[in-house]
Amino acid sequence: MQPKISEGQDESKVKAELEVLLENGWELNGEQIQLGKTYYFKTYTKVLDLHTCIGVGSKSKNHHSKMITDFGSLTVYWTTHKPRGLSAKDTFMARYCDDQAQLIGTVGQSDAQKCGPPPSSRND
Ligand SMILES: C[C@H](O)[C@H](O)[C@H]1CNC2=NC(N)=NC(=O)C2=N1
Repeated sequence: MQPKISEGQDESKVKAELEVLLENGWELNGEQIQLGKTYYFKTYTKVLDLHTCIGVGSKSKNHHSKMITDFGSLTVYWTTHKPRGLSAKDTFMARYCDDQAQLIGTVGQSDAQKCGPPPSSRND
């Protein structure tokens, strides 16, 4: 399936940028209309730092992501609502996220901040 590019975009440019992003851990959703990636961090503070960086960048570009904040990870989704599809703003912001995440310092999923073990089932 081909990614759905927003009307009025330079389709070959956006597709070329998407290809690079897809090689760098970004994934398209089922409708090929949204880009997503999860970043893992050693501390919750770093998760919140990236959340803030993305929020600040979004405000200045007037382009906003959906973000899911977890204890050791931040998942980011980009799409363009109007005209619906993927646009150069999405690819620009996805690259911005990668740059900021790298500066903050990501880790692999197995090294990310985790909750402790679940409570014991014993009653004592
Ligand atoms: C009116 C305002 O410029 C628009 O609603 C902007 C705001 N932020 C946005 N963010 C995203 N991700 N897609 C959009 O189409 C979009 N549109």
